[in-house]
Amino acid sequence: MNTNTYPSFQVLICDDDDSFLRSISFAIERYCGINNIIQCNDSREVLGKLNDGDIRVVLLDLNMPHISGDELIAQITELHPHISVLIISGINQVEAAVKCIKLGAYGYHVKTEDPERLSNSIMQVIRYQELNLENQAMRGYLLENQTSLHPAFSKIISVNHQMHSVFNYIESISNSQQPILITGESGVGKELIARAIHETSSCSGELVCVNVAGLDDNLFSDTLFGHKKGAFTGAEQARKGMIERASGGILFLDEIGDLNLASQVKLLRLLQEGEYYPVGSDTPKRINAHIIAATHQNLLTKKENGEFRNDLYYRLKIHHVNIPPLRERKQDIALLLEHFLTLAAQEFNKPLANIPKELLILLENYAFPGNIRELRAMAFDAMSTHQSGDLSMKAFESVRSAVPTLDIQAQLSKPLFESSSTLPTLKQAAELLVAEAMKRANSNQSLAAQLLGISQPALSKRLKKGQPES
Ligand SMILES: Nc1ncnc2c1ncn2[C@@H]1O[C@H](COP(=O)(O)OP(=O)(O)OP(=O)(O)O)[C@@H](O)[C@H]1O
Repeated sequence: MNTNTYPSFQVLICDDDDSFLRSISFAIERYCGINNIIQCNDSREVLGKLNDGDIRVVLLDLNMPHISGDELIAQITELHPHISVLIISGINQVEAAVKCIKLGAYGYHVKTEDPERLSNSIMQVIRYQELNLENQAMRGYLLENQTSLHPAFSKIISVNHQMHSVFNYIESISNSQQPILITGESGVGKELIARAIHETSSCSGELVCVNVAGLDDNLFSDTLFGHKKGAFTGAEQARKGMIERASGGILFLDEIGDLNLASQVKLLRLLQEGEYYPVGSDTPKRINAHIIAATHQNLLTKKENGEFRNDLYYRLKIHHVNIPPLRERKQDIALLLEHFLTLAAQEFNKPLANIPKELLILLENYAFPGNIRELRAMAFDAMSTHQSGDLSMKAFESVRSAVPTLDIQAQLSKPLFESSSTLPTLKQAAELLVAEAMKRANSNQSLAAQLLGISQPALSKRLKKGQPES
């Protein structure tokens, strides 16, 4: 590998004029130290080269035979939204520049320009791409490494490793100015995560939630942008939009996968330009809110079906948080059930119910299509009819019929230890259990105590006892 190559990704330059190709390559190598360059003098070859190489920056001439530069910008931004395009044209016309920027070019330069100015602009786009790569690398790192958590996450009950990686990642991005996309099945806790991001960030403004699923394009504009007095029949007063209400805070756009295509264009423009027009007004306003979007839909499939814009997808998912479904984090079921039963007992003013062992086996074998929301509803329903003692299995008959082949009795009578193995002493077993609970709870004593069914002070005492004398 050539360690002197800069940047780590390739820069493609396309111009039908060979002598310009040579001179620009020489100039950017000289001024910017960029030598990871691919030269191309035939615009028909550009898309093929983008499919093969690790190209992240493209410099294009505007007037070329076969495929013009502006046709290529549109295709590149559509097919490779992560690539930045800069135009270096022989035409010094404002209209041409505006057209290219609108099509998605990062910048527009004229060939006769001072090479240093051009080099600065190229360096800016290289740095932008490097930051994107750093961001991806940091994300990978954080997903592997645990640190102590912000108290905002104590409301999100989980001992699952993936969830704790999500919490760490959120802490690192909560003050970023870029949008955050939260995905996951219905009921996994996406809104709860958005609230945690709001609490972890240093935003002074509110978290304003808008469900965009049921909004047609007019209602979307009116809800988000607000309107001027007299903008339409019935608009007797001017009204502020949700963007303004979220000023200094976070605008949470829920069910973004169901947003209609016309409104997707408006949202994209808002994200790109940072400006919007209240309905009926010619005066633009600037957005001063961070945007979080969430969906239970598979946006990649929607994108492939032409139902979700490619460019908007990449704009929204600069930071991406995916919440695993409950069936993939079975170790959370017992804790969540206990949590919801406690809430329900308080609400119904009833004594707390015991959780029968067979109930946990049943729930751990159930797919939970409605995820945590479904478990919550089950817990509240069961507590509404509960009298005292063990929670009745009757309240879970619908779950039982969803897993007809499950033999609960066989699972219950499974021996804990092989008959041939030596039994640990009581003291050893207790120490092993405490160590395992602390590991599963990522050293969170309150969660570990819940897993062990003892109080937190009792666990803390045990942990202190286990420490070597100082
Ligand atoms: N880890 C958790 N700990 C405690 N409560 C949770 C957890 N996850 C979700 N909940 C609760 O489950 C319910 C559903 O969560 P939420 O509304 O955040 O889900 P969602 O993913 O946004 O759902 P949808 O896709 O339908 O909008 C809420 O009552 C929420 O408080």
